Amino acid sequence: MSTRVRSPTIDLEVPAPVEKKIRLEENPMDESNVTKEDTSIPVVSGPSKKVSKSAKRKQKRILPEPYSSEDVLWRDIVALLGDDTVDHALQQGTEWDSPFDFREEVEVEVSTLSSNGDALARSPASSAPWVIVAPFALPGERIRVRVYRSSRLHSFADLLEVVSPNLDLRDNSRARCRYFGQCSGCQYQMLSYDTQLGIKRNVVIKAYENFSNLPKETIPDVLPTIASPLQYGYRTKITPHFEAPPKKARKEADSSSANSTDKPSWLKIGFNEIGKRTVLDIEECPIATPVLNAALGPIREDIIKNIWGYKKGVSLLLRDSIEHPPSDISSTPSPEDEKHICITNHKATVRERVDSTYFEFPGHSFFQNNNSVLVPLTSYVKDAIFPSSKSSGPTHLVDAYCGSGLFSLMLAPHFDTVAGIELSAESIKSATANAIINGLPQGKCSFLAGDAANIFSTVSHFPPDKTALIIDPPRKGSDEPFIEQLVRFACSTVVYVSCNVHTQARDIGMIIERMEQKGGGRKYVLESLRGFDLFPQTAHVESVAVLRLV
Ligand SMILES: C[S@@+](CC[C@H](N)C(=O)[O-])C[C@H]1O[C@@H](n2cnc3c(N)ncnc32)[C@H](O)[C@@H]1O
Repeated sequence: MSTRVRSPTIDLEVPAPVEKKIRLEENPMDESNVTKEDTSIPVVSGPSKKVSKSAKRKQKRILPEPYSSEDVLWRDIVALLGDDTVDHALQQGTEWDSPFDFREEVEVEVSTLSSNGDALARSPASSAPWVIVAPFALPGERIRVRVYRSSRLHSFADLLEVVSPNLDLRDNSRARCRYFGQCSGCQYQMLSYDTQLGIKRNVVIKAYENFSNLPKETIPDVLPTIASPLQYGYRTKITPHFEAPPKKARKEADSSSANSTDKPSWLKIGFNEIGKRTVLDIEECPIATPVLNAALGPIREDIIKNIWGYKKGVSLLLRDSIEHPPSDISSTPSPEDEKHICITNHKATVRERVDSTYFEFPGHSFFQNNNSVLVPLTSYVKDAIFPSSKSSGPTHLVDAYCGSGLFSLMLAPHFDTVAGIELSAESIKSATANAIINGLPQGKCSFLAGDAANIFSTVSHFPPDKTALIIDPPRKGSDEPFIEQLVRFACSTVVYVSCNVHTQARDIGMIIERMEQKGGGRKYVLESLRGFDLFPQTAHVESVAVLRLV
């Protein structure tokens, strides 16, 4: 597969810059900034320095893992600079020679957004072809940034100031979070929700152009991104973290009479600060559910009170859960009648309802983090399997990477038989229990713990032309053994749900290619592609691809 393919820039109108300055919180030269890794490729001034620095430099020249976020960024950088420019730099061997010093400040104009949500700007015309990657800025904006790390034909920079904002896109008053611009969690709070959905559609388009290896004419028009019913207050799980007291602080505390209920200034309980390895102190997270926000204050107070007892840093778990199991599973209570609580114990049972289906799973297990979009998502998958144009649909469902049984149980009423597989034995236990709790007929759903590829030997009696397969793997995607067996099994419909559209594009391309090679005249057609917004205000997009065997 070619490593460099042109991709379109984000399809946003870039109006003439408006001369109005917006100041962002400037990063002070504080402790947190010093901890930032200086992996820049410095411009070296003297020969004695040059030896050790060039040795260091060589170590940093690591090409990105294919399909990693660095690789995704690299394709965006190539698209922005152009193939010829990149080829020239590669031939000259100048692709690692950053024109910027560590901490150099520069003013640039943003051209486009990367698929990871960062702004991409060419370096000023006078310097070498190079791209600046900075957070929280938009196409058409002039920004002042400070470089903190350089890589191959690009440098990462902190955003210091939006010198001329793109007021067609940006409205800072939209941001509901007081930490927006410092926290690494959200990228898009300054944008309208429609713009966010449009950007995510473009991410899906670019992913299939860059990573699927499919001829352009076989990739369908990407459908508009499906919105999340909740755009704030949707996250049912957050994991803020904090460090244990540093030695110096411990010594000082031992010798002082400071009130132990005061929060020490070094203690930060929250999420990663953008572009740094430090934690940002967070008292609320507007994308998390109200229940989690209500619980965060008392949890923080408890940590502050007991902080000197911590020997190691801790990653907290806050999970939104229905308080009590339903007394009568056959009647669906109204949301107001179902009290929610915050679960913090990794082993405790979390309870969620999706429409009338009820799920239980341990706190540490995987479950989708935006409950509000799960009815649209699972209904969409069902409708893809049973298009209204077909009179008779599949009777058997295989749910690969099934977790606690979300797709299996939501879709079970439409199938005679359902088989799920999942690596986590605990999730399989939950899926099996959830089938019973929801009153599904015994024997209708079976769940197996193991690698996804093992499912094909257990469903060899399923009629392939009457079988639908759902694939919902982790970010790294599926693998060759699974795809090889999928192609051999050749079921009528495959619905691939993914939180990483880049590995999804790779896998879909591979499934189609292998089927063409080995299918004896049958082939998979990529019937539809669309993003689902499971993570509003962030750059993440869930993608659903539908393959039909013809
Ligand atoms: C994105 S989650 C999807 C879970 C489920 N479909 C849902 O929506 O709740 C991916 C799941 O794949 C599981 N997993 C990871 N590697 C796997 C493998 N090699 N075989 C089977 N399952 C795997 C993880 O434990 C996780 O539960």
